[in-house]
Amino acid sequence: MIVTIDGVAASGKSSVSSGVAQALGVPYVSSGLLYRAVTLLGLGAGANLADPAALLPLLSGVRLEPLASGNRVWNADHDLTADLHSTRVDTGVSVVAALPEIREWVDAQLRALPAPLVAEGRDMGTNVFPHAPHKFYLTASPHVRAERRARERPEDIPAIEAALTERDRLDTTQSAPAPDARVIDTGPLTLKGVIDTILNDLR
Ligand SMILES: Nc1ncnc2c1ncn2[C@@H]1O[C@H](COP(=O)(O)OP(=O)(O)O)[C@@H](O)[C@H]1O
Ligand SMILES: Nc1ccn([C@H]2C[C@H](O)[C@@H](COP(=O)(O)OP(=O)(O)O)O2)c(=O)n1
Repeated sequence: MIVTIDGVAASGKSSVSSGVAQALGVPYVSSGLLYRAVTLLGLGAGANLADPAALLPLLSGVRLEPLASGNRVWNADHDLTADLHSTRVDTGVSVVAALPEIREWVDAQLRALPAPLVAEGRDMGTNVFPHAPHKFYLTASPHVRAERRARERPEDIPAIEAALTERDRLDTTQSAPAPDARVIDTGPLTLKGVIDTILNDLR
């Protein structure tokens, strides 16, 4: 069984997916971490982030470890995870995610993982796992999302909100909800409330 949980930036996808996956006793995968890893490695190599030919050779050692407590991304034996959520990576990642060659590489990593699993991102329900029987799409207003992110990072709320709104705009193409996804506005809910809504739907 595959459950897909897509949604806009900072809508709660990875926290919710982790909770749902732990309740189900299955792994979850954060596809955005792979786009972030490509961006981090591209920045580190001084590559043009819009040039797939410069990025693809950097990826041969990249591997996603889908731990239930939190996914990790490795480049050979180097753990990249702690560096994937910087402002620098946030700013570059949409350019990388727009490249069809990089999307193909990410999709191949994800489709190679054995089911059952919970997959989260933007296009899990539409493109990567279109036949998944259970699909969800998380939303919340930019302000609510910025307030939540501000609790994780020392930046002011208006700056985070502007950056999230810009990233939503750049990611629009791959971020449409699947027609058969249940859309959940997480704004009025607690994290547990969102997880329980999904678990109730699955039962
Ligand atoms: N009702 C809620 N639904 C989802 N996430 C919430 C909620 N309330 C607070 N959060 C918090 O919002 C933050 C952003 O969630 P995260 O899982 O990182 O989102 P995403 O994976 O979409 O970027 C987390 O710290 C999460 O705990
Ligand atoms: N399946 C996916 C997952 C992420 N992306 C892109 C779009 C996002 O700007 C980046 C980072 O995604 P991630 O889910 O880690 O970002 P947020 O946690 O929502 O801020 O990658 C994508 O295009 N397709």
